[in-house]
Amino acid sequence: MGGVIQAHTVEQVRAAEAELMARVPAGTLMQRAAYGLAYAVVDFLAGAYGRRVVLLVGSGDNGGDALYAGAVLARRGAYVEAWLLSDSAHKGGVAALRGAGGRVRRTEPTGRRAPTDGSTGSNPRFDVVVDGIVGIGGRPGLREEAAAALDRLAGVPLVAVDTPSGVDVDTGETPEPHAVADVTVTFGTHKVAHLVDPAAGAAGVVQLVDIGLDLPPADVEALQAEDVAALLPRPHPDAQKYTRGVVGVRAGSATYPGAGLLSVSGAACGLAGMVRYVGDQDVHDLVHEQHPEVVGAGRVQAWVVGSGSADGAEGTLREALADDVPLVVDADALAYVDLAHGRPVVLTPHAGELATMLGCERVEVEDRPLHHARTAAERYDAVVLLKGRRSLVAAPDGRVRVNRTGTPWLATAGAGDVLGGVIGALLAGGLTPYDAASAGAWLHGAAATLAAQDGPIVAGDVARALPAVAGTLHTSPPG
Ligand SMILES: NC(=O)C1=CN([C@@H]2O[C@H](COP(=O)(O)OP(=O)(O)OC[C@H]3O[C@@H](n4cnc5c(N)ncnc54)[C@H](OP(=O)(O)O)[C@@H]3O)[C@@H](O)[C@H]2O)[C@@H](O)CC1
Ligand SMILES: [K+]
Repeated sequence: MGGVIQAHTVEQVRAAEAELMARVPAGTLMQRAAYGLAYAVVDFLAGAYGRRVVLLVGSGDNGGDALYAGAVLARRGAYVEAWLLSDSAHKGGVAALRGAGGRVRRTEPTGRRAPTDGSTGSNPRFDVVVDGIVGIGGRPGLREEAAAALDRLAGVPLVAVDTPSGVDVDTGETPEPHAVADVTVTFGTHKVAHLVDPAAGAAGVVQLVDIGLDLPPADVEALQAEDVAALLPRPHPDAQKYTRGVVGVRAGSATYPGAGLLSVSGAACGLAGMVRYVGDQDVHDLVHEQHPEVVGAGRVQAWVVGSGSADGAEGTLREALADDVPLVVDADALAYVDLAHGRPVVLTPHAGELATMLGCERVEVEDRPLHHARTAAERYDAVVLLKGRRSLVAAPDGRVRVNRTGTPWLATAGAGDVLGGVIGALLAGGLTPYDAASAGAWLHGAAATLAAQDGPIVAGDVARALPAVAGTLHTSPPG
C-alpha cells in the first residue's frame, strides 16, 4: 500500500536512528532535521527576512534541532532569540546560533524592538515560537519552567519540533501541561502522537522531514485515499448482484425508525450488490419509500445490527447470529456482544458505549482512546471502531488504524447509523472486518467533507455523498 502513513514507536525510531548513525558522519541527522525544520518555519512565516523567532530550548537534541534551525533562519535575516529552559543545552547548537547572529539567554527574551504595526496581541514581539523543549526523549507533562515559558508566549503561533512538548509520544495521551502547535515538524516517520487524539489535536498540521531512517512496519497507521481505493470491492465484468454481496440491516424500531432508514442508506452506498431490511413493518415501509431497491428477508453475506433497536436489540442480534456471516454490531446490541464471541465482528461504539463495555468512565476513554480501543479489541476478540474526531479501528492483535477524514459537521445525529451500514456493505463485499471498518470510516468521513462543502449537514447528506466519494476512488489511478 503506497500511501499509508505509518506511526512508529520511540523504541523503533531509536533503533533505526542508531543503525543509520553508525553509517553517516556525526551530526548528519541533526543537520537534516534542522534544515527541514528551518524551511518549514520559513514556509509558515512566508519568509525569513525580518521575521522574529523565539526558540524554546530544552536540554536534549530536540533543543539542538531548534538551535541549528534558528541559525539557518538567522542567516536568512530573521531575528532569532533562544530561551534556554535548562542549565545545559546542545553546545554545538548554541555556538551555531550565536555564530549566525542569534541571541541566547537563560531568561525570557524581550524581542529587539517594540511592535510597529500597532498589534495588541498578548505577545506581539514574536512572529513564531519554535518549541524545542522536548521531543521523543521527553516524559509526558512539562517541568514548571517550561510550562511557564509557554504561558508567557501564549498567543504567538507555535511550530513544534518533532512533537508538541509534553504529549505522550507513544500513546497520544496529553497529561497537562503540554504545548499546542499550529504546525509540528517531525523527522523520519510519524509518531503515534501525531495520529492519535488527543495528542493529534495538539500537533496541528504535521509535516514529515525525511532523514533517511529505515523502519519496520508500524502497528499504528492511517490509510490514504489510494490505500482505500485498493481495498474497495470492484465488480467483476460478469458480476451479478448476488456475487457482489448482499448486506442485511436489522436496525431501527417503531420507537427509532430513523435509525433503520439511515443504516440502510449507508448500506445502499452501492458497494454491495443488494440490501435487505428485516424489522418493524412501519420502518420497512419507510425504508421502501426512500430506497425502493431494498428487499426483505433472505440470504445475506453480512448483517448490520443494533442501531435504534431499543428493547429488541438482543433478539435481533440472536436472529442475525443464526446466519454464519460477519456482523457490524452497534448501539443497543453492544450490550449483548458476548453472544457474537468468535464471529468475525466489527463493533462500533462511541466513547460512552465503550466505557460501558469496559466498566469505566467515558472521560477515561476520551483521555486514553488508543489504550481503551486496544483493550476492547483484545477482550472481545473483535475489531473495535471507536468513533470520535479521529476514529480508531483496533484489531485484537494490537494493530490500529486511525481515520483522518471527516469534518466537525459530522458530529450529527444518525451519522453513526450510516457508518454501520457502509461497513456492512464492505463486509458483504468480502473485506475483512479490519479492512471494512477502516475503509468504511474513511469513506464516511470523506463523504461528510464532500457534503459539508455546501454548509452544515445531516446524516442523510453523508449517505447521499457516499457513492460520489467511492466513485472518485474507483476512477483515480492507484498511486
Ligand atoms: N530520532 C532521530 O532520528 C532524530 C532525533 N532528533 C531529535 O532528537 C530528539 C530527541 O532528543 P533526546 O533524546 O536528546 O531527547 P529530548 O526529546 O530532546 O529531551 C530529553 C531531555 O529533556 C528533558 N526532559 C524530559 N522530560 C521533560 C519534561 N517533561 N519537561 C522538561 N524537560 C524534560 C530531559 O533532560 P534532563 O534535564 O532531565 O536531563 C531529557 O534528557 C528528537 O525528538 C528530535 O527532535 C534529530 O535531531 C535527528 C534525528
Ligand atoms: K518539541
